[in-house]
Amino acid sequence: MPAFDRSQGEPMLICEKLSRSYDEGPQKVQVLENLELCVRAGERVAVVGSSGSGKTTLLNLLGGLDHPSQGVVKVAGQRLSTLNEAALGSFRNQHIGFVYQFHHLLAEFSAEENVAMPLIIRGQKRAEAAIKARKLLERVGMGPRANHKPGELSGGERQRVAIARALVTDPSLVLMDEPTGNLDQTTAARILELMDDIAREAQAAFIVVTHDVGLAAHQHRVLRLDGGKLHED
Ligand SMILES: Nc1ncnc2c1ncn2[C@@H]1O[C@H](COP(=O)(O)OP(=O)(O)OP(=O)(O)O)[C@@H](O)[C@H]1O
Repeated sequence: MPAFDRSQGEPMLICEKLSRSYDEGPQKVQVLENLELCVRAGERVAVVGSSGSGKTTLLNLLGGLDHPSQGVVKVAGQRLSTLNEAALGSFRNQHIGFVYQFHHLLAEFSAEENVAMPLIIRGQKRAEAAIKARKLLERVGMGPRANHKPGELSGGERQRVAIARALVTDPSLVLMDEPTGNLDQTTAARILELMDDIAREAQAAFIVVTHDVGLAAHQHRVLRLDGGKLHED
């Protein structure tokens, strides 16, 4: 895998002529068509768009969870289409953090164990992973609830654990789908601050899909997905 220097303000994410259509239904649906996108290390970009415009489809392609019909996605210099499923899994673990609309936390594990999991999968020692997980949980205001399981937490608390889990691996690219949807204003503001800090400290690129005008306005750029392409808002 090519080495990637985050400090140089290099493009962290590149999409070229990215297209995705669905052919399975009664008629072909062209969701993305020749979409172009370049996001630099340390840059935070909001993606807005009406329901059905293809925001989730785009996030799934950027994270390598789905394959484009045509075109290129490059993350930290790596073309995703050249990786097989196993290599893609490990690339995702190394480089990409996801915050989904629904948190996808593991019910039988504590908040701390959930956050430590990506590090343990990566081969880090449990004790080290636990320390790092605890630090991230503290940064999202969840330190006091670190030993609780997801079922014992509120929606907003689970969301914060999911955010900590996405950031614990020091990802190159963070993909977020309505990350502050369940949060009150004060907690949402704290998460925004954390995103700022992580983008700056770690030179990570953020793509934030949201309907929240305040959250979108807080990012460096706002792009609107419409007609299969991204437009400056
Ligand atoms: N597996 C599929 N087969 C056929 N069509 C699909 C499939 N998945 C998504 N679509 C269609 O692709 C379009 C984009 O869907 P997508 O979920 O990406 O939109 P979205 O912008 O995230 O919407 P929302 O804001 O409502 O979540 C929709 O018209 C949807 O019906």
